[in-house]
Amino acid sequence: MGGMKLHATPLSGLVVVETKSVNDDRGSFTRVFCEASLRELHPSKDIPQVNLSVTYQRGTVRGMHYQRPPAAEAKLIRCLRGRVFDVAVDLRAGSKTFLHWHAVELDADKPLQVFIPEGFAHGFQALTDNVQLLYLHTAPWRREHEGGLRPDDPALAIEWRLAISLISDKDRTAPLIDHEFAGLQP
Ligand SMILES: Cc1cn([C@H]2C[C@H](O)[C@@H](COP(=O)(O)OP(=O)(O)O[C@H]3O[C@H](C)C(=O)[C@H](O)[C@H]3O)O2)c(=O)[nH]c1=O
Repeated sequence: MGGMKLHATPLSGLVVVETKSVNDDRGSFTRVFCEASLRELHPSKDIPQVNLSVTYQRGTVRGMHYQRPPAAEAKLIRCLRGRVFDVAVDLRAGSKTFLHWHAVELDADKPLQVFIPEGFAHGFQALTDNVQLLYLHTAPWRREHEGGLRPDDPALAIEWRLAISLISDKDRTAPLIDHEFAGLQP
């Protein structure tokens, strides 16, 4: 995969992508994405949207967000500054790992990215101040199809590394998972 190594995780489809950097006395050069690489991870090869998120304060949590069909999206995420505890939750209806979560530490100084397929909620906690995350999305954002879960939902029991220092009102007031929550259809 263009010098990239894929590492499976306990959640099928959630993949850690290890990139290769070429380093010399000027610095480094890294291929973050190429069409051929995405094809190994995802049927469509389009990246209609790229987002950059900046988070000022260590301990802040953003998430847990997902997009419902027909705006379901996969996303490739890389940390460009600082370190984050990046969490994906399997919301795929009928999945053997439904509501299970898996975390990857992403560090601007390490060559790891995470590929999160459709049907997952995503969130992260800043482990340092001033983190920056780059997101490559396989579908454009649609506010009307966006869903969210509480990062502190006991039904998920996500073991955040730090006490949550800051969270948006939207995330704080997201719905808790109840017995009617059926997850996301493909
Ligand atoms: C995602 C998105 C948001 N927005 C607007 C909506 C709000 O007015 C503002 C901030 O959105 P939000 O508070 O949802 O930002 P985050 O909490 O960082 O959410 C993101 O971070 C979590 C962890 C993710 O995985 C998603 O990519 C994304 O939901 O940007 C846009 O204009 N375009 C977009 O693509």
